[in-house]
Amino acid sequence: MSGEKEKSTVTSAPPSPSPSSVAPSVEFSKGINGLQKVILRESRGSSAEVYLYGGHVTSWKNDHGEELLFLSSKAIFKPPKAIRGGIPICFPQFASHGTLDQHGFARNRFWAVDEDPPPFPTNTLNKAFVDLILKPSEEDTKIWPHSFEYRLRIALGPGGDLMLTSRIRNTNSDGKPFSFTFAYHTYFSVSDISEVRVEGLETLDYLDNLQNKERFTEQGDALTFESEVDKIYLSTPTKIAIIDHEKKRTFVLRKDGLPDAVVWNPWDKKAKAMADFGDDEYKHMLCVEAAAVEKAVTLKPGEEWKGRLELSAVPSSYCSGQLDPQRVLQGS
Ligand SMILES: O=P(O)(O)OC[C@H]1O[C@H](O)[C@H](O)[C@@H](O)[C@@H]1O
Repeated sequence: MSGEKEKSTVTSAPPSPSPSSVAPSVEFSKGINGLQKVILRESRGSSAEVYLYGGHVTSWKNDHGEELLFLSSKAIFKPPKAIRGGIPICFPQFASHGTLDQHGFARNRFWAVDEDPPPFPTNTLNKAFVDLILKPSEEDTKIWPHSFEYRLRIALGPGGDLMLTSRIRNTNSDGKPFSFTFAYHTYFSVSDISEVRVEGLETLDYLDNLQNKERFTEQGDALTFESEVDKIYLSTPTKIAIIDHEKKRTFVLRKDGLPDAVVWNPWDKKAKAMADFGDDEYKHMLCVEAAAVEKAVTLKPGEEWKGRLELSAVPSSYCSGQLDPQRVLQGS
């Protein structure tokens, strides 16, 4: 990754007091190429970084300081290119499912810190969090003729869980509804793609982007990877597990309001064709994206949609065959 050295500019007060050890903190600082970023830190040592450019999570570390998200060494931190890795937000269009540019425009707009968000139903006590907001510019309304408020809360729980909550409201004054598709395009860091399996998507129907979006049904075993994959699994369970045998780590993804899940790895040929992605980096990443793609979300003026993603990383001992996959998927 190139760019100027990161330097800290402002430190804000922690959002809530913690009785033990260091309180959670939220720090505003300058990241790569001087872009503004927010660093969330939790009392036990986990952390996350969020760029206001794209409302984009670029880092999520556990309490041992290990990076859990993949970020390309060739990522370009410069508009209008979206950052390659982390968690790009795809809105108001997923991929090429519409007339906008690939994945819509939220991932390459500058978001603002939302100083006064409407109350959240979820408990944020003991969490480090930041609220961001995106509203369309005049230019945006030329390509997507709608008025909206997109509020994004990114929170880090005391155990290091990363939570993203999106609230999108139709603020059209012309009485018109709008429809959108959406994805949290999460790039997980994995030791070696050939050592990874995904559980929770077996036997589901999917649309295969590599075969003209045709519909197929997945076989009954956990997914493993030996070539390019680009599939949209439909109406999936709310929990999906990504098991990294070599790292002995399992990511558990929980989602709400997002029925679909996209699984993507570009493999060697497509990796080489991407300017902002290293030739061999496909071996160390896997995208599993909580999404609403098959059925677009429609909002009437005044209506709000909520889509939530919760990520946790737990140690697993899959190599010794002790982990019951059902426990991963059904456990708390
Ligand atoms: O290169 P990007 O525009 O970031 O898209 C990267 C990938 O995103 C999703 O996973 C799509 O399903 C893929 O078809 C696409 O290649």
